[in-house]
Amino acid sequence: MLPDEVVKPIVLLLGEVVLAHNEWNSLSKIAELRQVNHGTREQFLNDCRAGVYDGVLAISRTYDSTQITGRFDQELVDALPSSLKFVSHNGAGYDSIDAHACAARGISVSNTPGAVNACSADTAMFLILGALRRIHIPYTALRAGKWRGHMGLTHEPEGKTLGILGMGGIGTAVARRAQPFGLHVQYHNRSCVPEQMNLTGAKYVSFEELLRTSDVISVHLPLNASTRGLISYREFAMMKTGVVLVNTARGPIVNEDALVQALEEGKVWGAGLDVHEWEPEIHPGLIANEHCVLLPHVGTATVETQTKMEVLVVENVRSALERGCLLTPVLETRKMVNGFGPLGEIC
Ligand SMILES: O=CC(=O)O
Repeated sequence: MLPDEVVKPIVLLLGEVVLAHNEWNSLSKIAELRQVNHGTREQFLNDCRAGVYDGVLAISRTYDSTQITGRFDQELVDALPSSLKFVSHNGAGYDSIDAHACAARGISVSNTPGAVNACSADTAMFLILGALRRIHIPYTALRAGKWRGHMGLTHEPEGKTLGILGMGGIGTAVARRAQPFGLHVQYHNRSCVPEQMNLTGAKYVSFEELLRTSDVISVHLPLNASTRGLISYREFAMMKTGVVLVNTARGPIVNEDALVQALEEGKVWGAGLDVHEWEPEIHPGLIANEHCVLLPHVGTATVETQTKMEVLVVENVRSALERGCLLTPVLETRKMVNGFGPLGEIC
């Protein structure tokens, strides 16, 4: 090596950059950029163990790259190179990463909070209105040459009670959108939002009260051990007959066998789902049920939001390279060592 030649840190991209090409390419001034955009988990694990990625300081990963590497679970985290200190994940939900395993290895993880709020909330509103109107029936009838089909009369939001499960950034954005439609908003969260921060004035209720008294329930929780299967047979039994259930968060929060039964019994009037328990597999009972509005996890699939997310992912990598800390670290790795990150950072 020449004496003045500087060794750049290595950044590994798992997946593709679709929109923020300029931002991503600009990192090449301060880092060597590498990419894995195909292959299998077995191959990735073997390459990690064979030292192919030794020297990688930061990984930038897309949601869809889980199809290549599988989850960043304990096995995968154990195989990652010892040089790795940062994972910048493109997505608000980071259930595809075992953040505790990363923290234990001194790897800091970031996600893209905030960037997704407006778009995800728009999707939830679309599904709330679509499920109330049982929109699937006239939508498909028209194209099948059957005009309105057997749609019957449906419902509108005015005067109904919307129960928001999870009043974080997305839940709050849903509340703000729902109020002009005449929906009365109540919510349940791990803890009550302090009054001065509760900009929507939504009422805090217990989980059970929310289930018992809401006409529409919209799920905005992260997926973790305590939310997996949170809405199942017992919870559907507590709900009002004729309730509408919307899930734009993560599929496994709702037990789909229980949802299908509740739909078939008429307990649930309609469901709007952007996420699915076994996605990309869709429960046959949901496909068969015309009272469901189904989307294939496209809640943030707009140019505007995907751009914001990709730019934030790159900004996290840049901050890691230049300042030794991520901009939007997830809670688990923020608290790593004595309340500080792996490099002692508070950004
Ligand atoms: O599902 C989308 C996200 O986690 O941002």
